[in-house]
Amino acid sequence: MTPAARVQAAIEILDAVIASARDNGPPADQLVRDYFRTRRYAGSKDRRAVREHVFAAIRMLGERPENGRSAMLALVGPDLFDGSPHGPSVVGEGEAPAIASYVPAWIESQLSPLLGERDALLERAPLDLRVHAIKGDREALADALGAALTSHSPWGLRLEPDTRIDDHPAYRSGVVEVQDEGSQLVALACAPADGETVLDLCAGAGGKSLALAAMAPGARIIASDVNRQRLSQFAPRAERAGAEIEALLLDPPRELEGLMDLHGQCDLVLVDAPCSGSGTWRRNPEGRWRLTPERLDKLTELQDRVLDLAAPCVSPGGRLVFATCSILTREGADRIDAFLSRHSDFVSEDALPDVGRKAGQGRLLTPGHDGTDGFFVARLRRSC
Ligand SMILES: C[S@@+](CC[C@H](N)C(=O)[O-])C[C@H]1O[C@@H](n2cnc3c(N)ncnc32)[C@H](O)[C@@H]1O
Repeated sequence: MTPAARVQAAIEILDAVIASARDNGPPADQLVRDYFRTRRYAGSKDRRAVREHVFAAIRMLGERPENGRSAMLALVGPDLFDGSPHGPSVVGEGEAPAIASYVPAWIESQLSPLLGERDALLERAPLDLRVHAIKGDREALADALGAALTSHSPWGLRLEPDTRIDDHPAYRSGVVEVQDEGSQLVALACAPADGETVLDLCAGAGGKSLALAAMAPGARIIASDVNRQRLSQFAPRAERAGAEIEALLLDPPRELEGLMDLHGQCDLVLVDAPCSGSGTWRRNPEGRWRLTPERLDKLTELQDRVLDLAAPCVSPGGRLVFATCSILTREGADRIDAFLSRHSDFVSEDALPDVGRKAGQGRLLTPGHDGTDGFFVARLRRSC
């Protein structure tokens, strides 16, 4: 493919990505794969170059652009819009490039004031691993893998972005799991202990449940979620890690019934709530094109709801940990303030005094300050 043909291919894929972001369709990665499935003439170098164009354009543009042409015009300038065969047509009069920005304009006022400089928000993220504390020796694995030790998590290793690990024996045998250091620190904030009953209420595919099980192998851990498909993904992961975790599928809107047996029973409830994912935009920059004010309103309502579902499950004197991978104040400090105003039997405590920065009644981790994904985490204790 000529350089101009690669630009045209990127334009076509970006048109699909823009439509998909607007209509809540498949992610950009999948759309890139689909595009090349029917275009066998493109060699591996072409595919890589086009893919890089697509993701560079997504990173450059915080606001969802009008179309792929305006996005690529912003990224590469007009020279390759040369009208050559398979290339993009010449730039028309009045046709303007999309405008570069970090985030959509409406989000600006919602960002945590702690965020500070923005570059790190969109830099390519490293691959972080969590070493299973009982199964593996962190230093020895760091040497073997050529990895650095993470700065805050006592189990973390850091590798270059896009490193492949799934074929490595340490991964296949469950000695290491792929997990961002921020997620590891959420588990650290939970401080589970052997003998405790632990509910991971929004367990998804169980990333944090596994971290909790590794920290406290003698704890009873229950992983619940409303999403059957996600919940079913963690069984093989738990087996690989040698962890025993009970799965509990909740049936919305009747989650309360499903949790009734656990009321007052849990020493620890983790609410890793559904959120905008704005803290992971460096991994998933296209998330900026998907979030809308309406969607954010719905998410904060859901966050309040899952916190209210969690509260009665906490035993007297037990802990409730709330986390979102978000850098938006409404999905962090504001949710805890609102929760505490509804539940006077809970008080906040500092879960991670040495990490991140204080944000309301919790802590905020950011890519720029902490080198992790963006996370808000707060720990509350129920009165006895
Ligand atoms: C941020 S994800 C969890 C990620 C997971 N904890 C991990 O570490 O991989 C949020 C999860 O909350 C789940 N969820 C949404 N509404 C819920 C509800 N009402 N009760 C329980 N889980 C819910 C979603 O299905 C999703 O899997």
